[in-house]
Amino acid sequence: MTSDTRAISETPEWQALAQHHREVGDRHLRDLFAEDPQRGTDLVVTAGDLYLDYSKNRLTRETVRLLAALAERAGLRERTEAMVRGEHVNPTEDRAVLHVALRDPATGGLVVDGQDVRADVHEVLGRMADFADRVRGGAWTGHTGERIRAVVNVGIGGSDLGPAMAHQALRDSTDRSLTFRFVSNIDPTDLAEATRDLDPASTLFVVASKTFTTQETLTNAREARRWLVEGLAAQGHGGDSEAVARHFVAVSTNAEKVAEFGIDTANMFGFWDWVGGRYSFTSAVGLSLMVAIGPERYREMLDGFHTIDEHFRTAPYEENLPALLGLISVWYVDFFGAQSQAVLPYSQYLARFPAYLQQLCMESNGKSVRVDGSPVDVPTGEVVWGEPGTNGQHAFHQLLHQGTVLVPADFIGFAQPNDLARDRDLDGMHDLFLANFLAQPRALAFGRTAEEVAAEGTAEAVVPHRVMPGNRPSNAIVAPKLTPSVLGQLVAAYEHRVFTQGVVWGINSFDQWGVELGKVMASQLAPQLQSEAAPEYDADSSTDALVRLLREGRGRPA
Ligand SMILES: O=P(O)(O)OC[C@H]1O[C@](O)(CO)[C@@H](O)[C@@H]1O
Repeated sequence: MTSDTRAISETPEWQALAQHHREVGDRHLRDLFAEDPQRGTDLVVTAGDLYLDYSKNRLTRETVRLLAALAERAGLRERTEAMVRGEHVNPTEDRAVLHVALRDPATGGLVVDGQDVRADVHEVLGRMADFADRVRGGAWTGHTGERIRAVVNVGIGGSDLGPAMAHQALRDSTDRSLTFRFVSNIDPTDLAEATRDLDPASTLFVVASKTFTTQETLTNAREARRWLVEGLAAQGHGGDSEAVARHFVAVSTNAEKVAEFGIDTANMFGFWDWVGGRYSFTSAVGLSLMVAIGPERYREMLDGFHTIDEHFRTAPYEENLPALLGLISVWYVDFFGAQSQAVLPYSQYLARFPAYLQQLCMESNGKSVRVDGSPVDVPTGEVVWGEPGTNGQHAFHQLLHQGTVLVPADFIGFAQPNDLARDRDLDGMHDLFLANFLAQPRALAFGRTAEEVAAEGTAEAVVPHRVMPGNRPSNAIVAPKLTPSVLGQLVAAYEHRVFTQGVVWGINSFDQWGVELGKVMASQLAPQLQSEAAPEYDADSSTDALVRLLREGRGRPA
């Protein structure tokens, strides 16, 4: 709970920021840099291997002081401690929120609701490591005795995005003799494409679902089971349940539903209701990733998370990397009216990182009521989007540079290239890549004036088109290399960024009631499309017309 139950906009700290915004909000980054030669080296924080340069933001040292005071007023410190102690900081679901315990190296001593959660975490991690070693080493074989060559993770949302993003991010560490696929969409092509070139005899499915009731995942898992059993039968190997036991494992909190589906609960890796779906990447949901990179690299990733967890808990907010990311975003969303946040990793391996962050940020903070149910008094969660550089430069950066909307951007870059580039002696390319990583924030911040454009001999009529207004804010996050530890640090930094925003806005970042209505409606509409003689279901004139159109398109009577 916040230490002050007043709406945040009524606090003196908020009002001080509003006044301060009137004073500095229009200042240009060109002037801020000209006045303060140390700015580029002082407005910097480090945490673990991460270096955050936030100097190209439309703020001053005073802004940072005021934002840190706002965090204190909002009770960020108390709320963080309440979270890590295991209090039920998710009141609408009456749950603790303990994803930080998933990467805590301590193996015991945190009892929550009568259970030692650290001991539970390490027990499951041990079983995961044993399983991962057996699959990687060939000791875990399929129904016909063949070793596993392909692992297909079936899950959606938090049960897909983390391992899928990280599998790509950590290609340097993945076992390339194994194939990994991630199936999430209920669009039947997703599973069909993922399995079309696989041999059932050497394929293992990891069905990941916290609830084990999610329509997409269970439908895909059922189809996957059919594909497996039929595929093995076609090869002359029958045996439904024994085959399923060798080719299906589950990751879930719901043993009953796992057993009902037909997966032996001995092959289930559990987690707990205190792990939110979008915060579950470091729970057993990471199983397929652990198989890909091995338990040792996986532990390094967890340690990376833990480094930032500890930094976030202990560093003063003016030097607290995740808290600053969150507070700077509050500054833009609430005082400049920014509605989106671009995340631009300069790493092809981080191609899925923006998608991962979309769930983390938007499912957490896309809320309109405060924890007590009253309407929020200030704008909340921003639209998060992005693509890896340099691809985005040739697509949407035009709008970032010269459009009329303010889009704060996080640029993420790595000093060293990934192994494949290094081994093939492609270092020159990595330097070109980094030159772009440096150039974009610089062009956004400082732009180019009409005088500068004219001085280059530009025709007068074209000058306004070539003016770059600048004053477009960005963060630069730099790490030495994209390793498992660094990935863990990055994800943890964004998790705590989200938490910081949520505490300031006074919202519950850990529920997601907004996704429920669509699920209910989909299950009401499904019979209309699935059956020849579906009972009448009166939706609304638009949906009813679309149902008729789709039925006709499938050769069914409207
Ligand atoms: O892991 P589950 O229970 O299948 O849920 C998948 C996803 O569905 C949601 O509950 C809602 O979309 C997410 O929060 C979650 O990550």
